[in-house]
Amino acid sequence: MNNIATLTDVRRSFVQADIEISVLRGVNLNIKAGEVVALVGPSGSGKSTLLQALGLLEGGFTGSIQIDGEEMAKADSTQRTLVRRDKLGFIYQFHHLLPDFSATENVILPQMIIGTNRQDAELRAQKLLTSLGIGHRLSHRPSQLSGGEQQRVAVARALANRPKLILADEPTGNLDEKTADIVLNQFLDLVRNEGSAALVATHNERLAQKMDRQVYLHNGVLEF
Ligand SMILES: Nc1ncnc2c1ncn2[C@@H]1O[C@H](COP(=O)(O)OP(=O)(O)OP(=O)(O)O)[C@@H](O)[C@H]1O
Repeated sequence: MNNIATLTDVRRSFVQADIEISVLRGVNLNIKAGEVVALVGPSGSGKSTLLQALGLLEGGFTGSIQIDGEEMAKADSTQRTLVRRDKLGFIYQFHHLLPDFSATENVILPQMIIGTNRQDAELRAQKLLTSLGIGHRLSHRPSQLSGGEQQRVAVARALANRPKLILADEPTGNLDEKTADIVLNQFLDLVRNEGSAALVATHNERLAQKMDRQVYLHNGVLEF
């Protein structure tokens, strides 16, 4: 199986009030195409920082970050934007949906940005939302949806452009335990059906065990 992401000796420190805190101290990780990996660690261990490295938005990292065989460490902002757009999907703890658009429109929009025609984009949005169990909420706006429904729309939006790798930061962290289980199971079914890989940050070991593999962030490095 091909590696979709390879991190080699990734490091990140923050300087706060003249004190340097090393959060990532040489992270090595391979994610294979189609594999769902749980990134486990307590609050403050650096899970979000590691997802930011792979998400190619923030600078300040050293080491090598390859996505689908392309080295990103020295890529310029145009290359990073294209890789983000074409290969990555993002899900956060809070949904970040556009409040004035319906569920369907929130999933159509990223597809239209890459040039998908409106009709195909709408069909895909409906298919994704229906497979996540909210086919009866297509024209609701985010404020008219429950937390679990909002997070399902965010999942559909992240998958809309068929990314090779989904980066999810505590995607069910804002939901009660029962809803978190349901949404995570639907997310995993859909990701596996679509053949995407995913790196899912969680501090919840029970949820982590649902994934193909677990990696543990401890003292700035990954333990397997
Ligand atoms: N921009 C920043 N400036 C200074 N310190 C930062 C910054 N971003 C993160 N940190 C520090 O890095 C450490 C790791 O933070 P990070 O958010 O990656 O942890 P996390 O494992 O995702 O935590 P949580 O589960 O609570 O979201 C924390 O100690 C945090 O204070």
